Amino acid sequence: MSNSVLKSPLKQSLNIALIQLKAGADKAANLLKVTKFIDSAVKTSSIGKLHLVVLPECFNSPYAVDQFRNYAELIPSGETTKLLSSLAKKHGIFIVGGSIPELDQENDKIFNTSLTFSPEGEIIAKHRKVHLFDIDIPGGITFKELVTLSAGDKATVFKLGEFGNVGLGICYDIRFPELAMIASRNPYNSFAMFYPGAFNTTTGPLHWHLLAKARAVDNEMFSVLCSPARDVGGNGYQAYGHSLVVDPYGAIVAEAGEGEEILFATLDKDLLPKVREGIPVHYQRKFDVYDDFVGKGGVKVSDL
Ligand SMILES: O=C(O)CCC(=O)C(=O)O
Repeated sequence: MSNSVLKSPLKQSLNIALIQLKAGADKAANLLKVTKFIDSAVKTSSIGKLHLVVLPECFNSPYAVDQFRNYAELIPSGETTKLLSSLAKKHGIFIVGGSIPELDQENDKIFNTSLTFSPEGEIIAKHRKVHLFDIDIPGGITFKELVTLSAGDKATVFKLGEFGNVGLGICYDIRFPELAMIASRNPYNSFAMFYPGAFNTTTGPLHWHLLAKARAVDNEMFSVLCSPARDVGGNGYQAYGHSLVVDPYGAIVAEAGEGEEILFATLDKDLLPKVREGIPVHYQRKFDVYDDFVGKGGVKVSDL
């Protein structure tokens, strides 16, 4: 396995900040808050030069089925896309832009969409949530994204500049191991999965940490989950908080509390090949026993 050291999918350690903020009904106020948090993350970084900032799911709107259409924007001409592009450029950082409700005017559809921006302010990835959050737990939570949202139809993997490849899913997408598996396997060989997500106070305690660790251990990659802050005293959707970074061993690198905060973490370039050398499941798959569906072109991956 010694070759794997040379082939580390993460070329340089990556310094990231997860912005755990609470969005309200006032969109302008939400965008101002995002701007201030990103400025502050860059200025106060406790881990040296920041390379990347992650935002939570639905950071410019309430997370509510009957509100998505009111807040939906065109991409790339909408105000949120323009703001994130300018912030990425101003600070010279990547921004994994959580998610926003996207209006597809031509087909009159709304998607839950995540954009990633390069340090030059260009959109380098666009993921439309593939698996819509449609659940009903008696005495717990009922949520039906399908009432107003349409589902994306592609996995998303992209090149994060010189650092290497990463995959991206939105919240409920984390429950479906396929997206992370696609990203981690050849030909993509990603070093991390990013999941802007808004679990809740019913499913958060049940599965948030478990799923982050499962995706990390299954694929021997980092998993990065960015949540909104809890809306203490509010009567809307209660996000779980606990934004989380898990390493390829499944160990927690950093974890937020429930309120608003900036969580800093470094993804260590030397750790991933070490994990894959020590426990080489990444190289021990038995494609003579089961199909390598990733390598055989049976996968739809977003080209942007
Ligand atoms: O899977 C869960 O428990 C929560 C998912 C969710 O909140 C979402 O997809 O937005």
